[in-house]
Amino acid sequence: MEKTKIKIFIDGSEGTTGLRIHERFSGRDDIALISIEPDKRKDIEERKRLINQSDITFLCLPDAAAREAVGLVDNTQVKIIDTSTAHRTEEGWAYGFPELSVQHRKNIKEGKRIAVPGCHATGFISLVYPIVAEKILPADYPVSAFSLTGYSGGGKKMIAEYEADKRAKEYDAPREYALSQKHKHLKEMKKVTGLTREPLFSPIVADYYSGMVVSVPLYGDYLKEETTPKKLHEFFADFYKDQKFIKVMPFGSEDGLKGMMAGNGCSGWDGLRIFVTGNEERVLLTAQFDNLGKGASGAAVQCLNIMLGCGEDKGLNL
Ligand SMILES: NC(=O)C1=CN([C@@H]2O[C@H](COP(=O)(O)OP(=O)(O)OC[C@H]3O[C@@H](n4cnc5c(N)ncnc54)[C@H](OP(=O)(O)O)[C@@H]3O)[C@@H](O)[C@H]2O)C=CC1
Ligand SMILES: CC(=O)N[C@@H](CCC(=O)OP(=O)(O)O)C(=O)O
Repeated sequence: MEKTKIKIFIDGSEGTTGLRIHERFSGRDDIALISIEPDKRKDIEERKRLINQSDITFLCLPDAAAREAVGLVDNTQVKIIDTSTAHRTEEGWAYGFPELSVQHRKNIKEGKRIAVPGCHATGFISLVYPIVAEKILPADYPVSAFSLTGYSGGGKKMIAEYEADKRAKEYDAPREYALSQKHKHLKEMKKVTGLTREPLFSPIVADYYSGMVVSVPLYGDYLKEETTPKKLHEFFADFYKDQKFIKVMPFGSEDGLKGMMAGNGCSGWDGLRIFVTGNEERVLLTAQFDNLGKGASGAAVQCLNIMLGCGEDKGLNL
C-alpha cells in the first residue's frame, strides 16, 4: 500500500528562502507539494485555502505577511514552520534550534508552531547558549559579536542591488550595518541564550552571494576559573558531540586556513562549523556556515524532518 504523503505548502515560494526549501525537496517521495498559481501567490483567499489544505506550511515571507498568514489558519491540524523574524520570541512557538537541548528538540518534534532562527542569531546562539547554560560565561557578561554575511541574506531586493549592471561603488566594499544597534535578531539572541542584556552586534555585508562567519570575542579572565581555549574547545566538542549539523573543528585548525576565515567557506553546505581560537587572555569563538543553509532553508527542512521523524538530514547537504 502506498504511504500517505505529507501535504506541504510554501507561502513565499518564489523568494530566496522559499526557492531553496523547494530545491531541497527534489527527489523526496514522502512529500506532496501544494503549489499556488503564479498570479495568485499574493491573493489572500487563495493562500488561506492552500494553507488550510496543508499538513505543514512553510512561511518564507516578510514579517508582516508571516503574521498575516498565521491569522489565516483555521484548520487546527495545520503546522507552521516560519522562517521570518515574526514569531521567534513569541509564547507558544518552538525555537527551531534542536542542537541546544533535548527540550528544544522535543518542542520542535511535538510543536505545531516552529520559528526558524535568524541567520546571524544561529551563529551567535550556537556559541553563546552552551557557555551560558554551563555557567562558563556569566549571564551578565557584556557580550559583543560581529558577523560577515553574503548579500543573499538581504533577500531578493538586496540580491538585485548587488547584481545590478550599474551599481554604486560602495557595493564593491564590505559594508557595516545595523549601526543604530537595533538589528532584528537582538531579541532572540538575548532571550534564547539567557544573557541579561542584548549583545553589541555589528554585521557586515560583502560582495559575495552566500555564507556567513559570526564571531564572539571574550576575555578569558571573565570566564569560569581555569577556562583555557583548549578546555573551551573540549567543552564545545563534547556539547555538540552527537549532532549531525554542528561540527566542532579540531583545536588549532585555523592554521590550515592560513589564519583566514572566509565568509563563503561553508557556502552550499547545510551544517555549521565551530572554531575556538585565541589565547588565555583573549578567546575568539567563531561559527562558519551558510546563511541560506543552517541559517535559513537548511534549518527549516531540518525542523520538518524532526517533525516527520525521518532522517534529520534527509534532502540536505551535509
Ligand atoms: N535570505 C536569508 O538569508 C534569510 C532570510 N530569512 C527570512 O526568510 C523570510 C523570507 O526572506 P527571503 O526569502 O530572503 O526574502 P525574499 O524577498 O527573497 O522573498 C520573500 C518572498 O515573499 C513574497 N511575498 C511578499 N509579500 C507577500 C505576501 N503578502 N503574500 C505572499 N508572498 C509575499 C515575495 O514576493 P515577490 O517575489 O513579489 O517579491 C518574495 O517572493 C524573511 O522573513 C527573511 O527575513 C531568514 C533567514 C535567512
Ligand atoms: C545581509 C542582510 O541584510 N541580512 C539580513 C539577515 C536576514 C535574515 O536572516 O533575517 P531573518 O532570519 O531574521 O529573517 C539582516 O541582517 O537583516
